[in-house]
Amino acid sequence: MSTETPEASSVGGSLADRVTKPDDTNPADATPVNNGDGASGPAQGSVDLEEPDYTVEVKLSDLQADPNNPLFSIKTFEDLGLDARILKGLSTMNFRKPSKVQERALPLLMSNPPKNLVGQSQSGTGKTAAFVLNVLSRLDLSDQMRVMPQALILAPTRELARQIVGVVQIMGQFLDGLTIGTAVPADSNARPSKMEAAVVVGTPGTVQDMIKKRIMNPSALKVLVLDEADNMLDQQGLGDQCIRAKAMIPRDVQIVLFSATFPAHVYRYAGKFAPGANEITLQHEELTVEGIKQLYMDCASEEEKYQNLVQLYGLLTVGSSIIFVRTRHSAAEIERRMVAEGHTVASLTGGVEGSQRDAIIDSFRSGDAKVLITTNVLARGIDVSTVSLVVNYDIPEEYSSGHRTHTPDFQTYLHRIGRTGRFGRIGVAISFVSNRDEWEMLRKIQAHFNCTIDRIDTSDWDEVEEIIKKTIKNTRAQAGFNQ
Ligand SMILES: Nc1ncnc2c1ncn2[C@@H]1O[C@H](COP(=O)(O)OP(=O)(O)OP(=O)(O)O)[C@@H](O)[C@H]1O
Repeated sequence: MSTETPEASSVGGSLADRVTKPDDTNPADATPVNNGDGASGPAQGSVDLEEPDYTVEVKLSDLQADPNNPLFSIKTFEDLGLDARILKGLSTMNFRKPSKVQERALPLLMSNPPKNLVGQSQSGTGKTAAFVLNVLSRLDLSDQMRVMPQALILAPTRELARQIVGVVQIMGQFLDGLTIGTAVPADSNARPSKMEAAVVVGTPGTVQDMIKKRIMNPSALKVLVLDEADNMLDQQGLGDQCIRAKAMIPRDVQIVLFSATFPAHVYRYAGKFAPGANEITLQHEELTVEGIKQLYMDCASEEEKYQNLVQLYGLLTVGSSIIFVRTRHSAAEIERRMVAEGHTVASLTGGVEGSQRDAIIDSFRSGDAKVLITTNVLARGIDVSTVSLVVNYDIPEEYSSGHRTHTPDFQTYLHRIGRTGRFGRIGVAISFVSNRDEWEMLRKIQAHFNCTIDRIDTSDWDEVEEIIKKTIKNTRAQAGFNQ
């Protein structure tokens, strides 16, 4: 799949002139090898975009009219049989037409008797709306029932759970009596004594604990959704918690699993977790998103990675950016050094607790913090439309018994770069390559997704800056504004 986008071409095509293709046959030539070796503020569709400052050729409506685009649909939300109050919610979010996964999943999800679903589609193509619309359509909001949990949505992180709460709130804003509960680890004793909400969104450990302690009564549940399902079922700890949570709820709930990625071994298991499920799946070659321009940068050493990041700072703040690193320690260290040099950056890792984490992600969402350094904790699901640049400071890799394997973590790569280029927007993802192992991992990632990751030449930073800026700025000239 080509990563050259219509939008990138529309700003003059100069990025293609500037980048050079990696030479797969001789990595040592292409890379100077060093042998030493994130508010529950709702996702707003596209309404917050500013006026672009130059001509834009691609509109969301064009993308949604292209049968090869994951945002394509022939139907309207009205055609999908949604309640008028829910349609009103969608309209305030500026959702005009469904995406492909929404159009395909909704009839399968909403049919009766309910059937399970395993659903896959590219990052940023609207899976959240697909499962939230089904959840909202199935609620009984009569006086006795509105305080009974009827839908349980599980997500791997508190940030994602809070984000989903925001989507349920805004999409369901015209449903009288809709109550939503958030079940994430609480600071000290801030946990409610009773979970009286029709929709509960949370992380598996906290939900399981709430059911065990009878804070949450699962007896009226009708729908169980696992967002980022492959991660939820496969990640150590989370998988067990999901199985235990499932064992505590009624057997006849509708089970809905969604993710952009389902590696083969998890996919087989997903079929057992959601028996007899309808399936919407993709080949891994189909998973990259056209609007994300994938690039890499040679770095002679670890230190040069840092220097390149600092050089990029001006670009990082054109929109918002996420820098992914391997460990909490390096996140903290990069933050410390950049702040000491006078740059404004924030970091959010698993080492930060509760409300402090909420404050950091909220300030990133609001644009107060524009550069966020993080680990894989924010690789999945986080939807901040202003993110125009993602940096893989370290290429994501698989671990075995706690040790690095120098094997790329394909799924995480895809989820990380998918924090930009959301729902038809343009974004740039830059991976830093500082040694032969990283080069090999990058090569394997290209082969796996059948995509091209172009080299960006850092010999003239002014030019690098100008070219990336043009691509990033074009992000603003995106969907929604130009429908
Ligand atoms: N039909 C639609 N019309 C306009 N915007 C939409 C539509 N559906 C979803 N969006 C917007 O697209 C963005 C991405 O949606 P969402 O977060 O659900 O993607 P996703 O498929 O779950 O991505 P990921 O795989 O990264 O979790 C959100 O900002 C959402 O508000």
